Amino acid sequence: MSPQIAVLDGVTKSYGGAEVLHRTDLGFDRGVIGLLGPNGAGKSTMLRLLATAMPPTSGRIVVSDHVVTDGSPDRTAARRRLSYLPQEVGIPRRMTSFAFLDYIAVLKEWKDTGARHREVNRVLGLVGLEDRRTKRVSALSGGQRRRLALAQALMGDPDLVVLDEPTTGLDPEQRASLRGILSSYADRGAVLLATHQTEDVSALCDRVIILDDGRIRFDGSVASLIGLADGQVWIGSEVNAGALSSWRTGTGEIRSLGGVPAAGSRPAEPAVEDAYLLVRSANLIGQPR
Ligand SMILES: Nc1ncnc2c1ncn2[C@@H]1O[C@H](COP(=O)(O)OP(=O)(O)OP(=O)(O)O)[C@@H](O)[C@H]1O
Repeated sequence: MSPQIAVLDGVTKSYGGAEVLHRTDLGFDRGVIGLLGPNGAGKSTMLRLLATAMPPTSGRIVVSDHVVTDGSPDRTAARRRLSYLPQEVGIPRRMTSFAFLDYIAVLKEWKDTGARHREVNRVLGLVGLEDRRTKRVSALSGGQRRRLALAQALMGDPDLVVLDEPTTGLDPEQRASLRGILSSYADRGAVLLATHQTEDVSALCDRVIILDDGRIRFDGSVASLIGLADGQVWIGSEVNAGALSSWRTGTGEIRSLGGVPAAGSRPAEPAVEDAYLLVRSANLIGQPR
């Protein structure tokens, strides 16, 4: 079996004595992996550890065969093989889009100026900002700034792409275009994205991990996750008694998740969000997964 692109081996993380990521063992192969979980679950913490932005409290992390923990000099080599989009990126407002990406490329040690500029122009095109290349960051919209931040994470040919909520602030066209870009990266490496957008997971991901309270609650294919909600979603004129969630749809009917099917209701196709809510509710009432 070929080595995995990234591995978390018995990794924990504490902030000021509070453990927020409990002992975690995970491996990442090629493909798009979605990381779901409620606010504060530990998603960004896991991504920052993988991106070598901070060390774990204990355990071992390997990226592209380089051990990045234990103060290993391999960390620099690993950083050359990964790219990272944090949840918030501070971009100097007076820089132009081109100058910002060129600066990041210099930090990533692209020494050949011609090749570097070609790469900057390529990623500007990928995120649809080619006509904004000479605009200062201060003149970009919020969504355009987010796309610029994303462009720096798409530079080069990384083995591991780590993206923290990449679709936040993007309009529908840009989200669709990003899905195309990420799925093409997935042929070459591992793309790990934390998101609250369950539609992105169903549209894009080969694998989904649900993290809650610093523990992995689900790890499998999108189909197997959705399968957990088979027979649990109902459409009818009444709310299911004891439903986990319910709402009136655009057709005026009531869609219920879980509970006792109301008289006259019929089963409906579950979605990733239904299964996610069921996994979460099982955790909340203390059932094993
Ligand atoms: N630098 C820090 N110092 C102290 N506590 C932190 C720090 N960063 C995160 N935490 C805490 O660690 C826990 C996990 O936070 P994290 O940001 O990883 O969650 P998340 O799943 O990414 O949440 P969200 O969906 O809101 O972005 C939270 O309780 C948070 O308050």
